[in-house]
Amino acid sequence: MKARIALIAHDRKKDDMVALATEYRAFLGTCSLLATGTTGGRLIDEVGLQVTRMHSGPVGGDLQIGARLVDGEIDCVVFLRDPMTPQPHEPDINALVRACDVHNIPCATNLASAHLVLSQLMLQRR
Ligand SMILES: O=C(CO)COP(=O)(O)O
Repeated sequence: MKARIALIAHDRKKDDMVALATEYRAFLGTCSLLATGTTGGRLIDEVGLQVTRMHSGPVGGDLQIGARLVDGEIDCVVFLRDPMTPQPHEPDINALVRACDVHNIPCATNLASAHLVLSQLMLQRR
């Protein structure tokens, strides 16, 4: 079965997400990808990946991804959060990260952990 990965980045982390996805493009192209709205749009336009887009994070996209995760439909979350900028939807962000912990789903919240998680998933799928 394809790895099911959710990709989310806050505005000041979106360039990092595009660079990360470009680096792992060959692997991510074999996965089933889900993203919040704006992040997903950039991954489609700039990296050429096929991505199912949810609503944008501030209007409920994180919650939509959280609901899918709770239903067992997501294997891994890469969530490049911006720790320096207050977010209006902080409760939604916390709910998604909490759902990862409740359901024991890997959640990489910075680039270093994203590299570890994606490279390990890649190895497991070889
Ligand atoms: O706000 C986000 C995650 O909390 C990301 O949403 P967008 O990808 O729509 O910008």
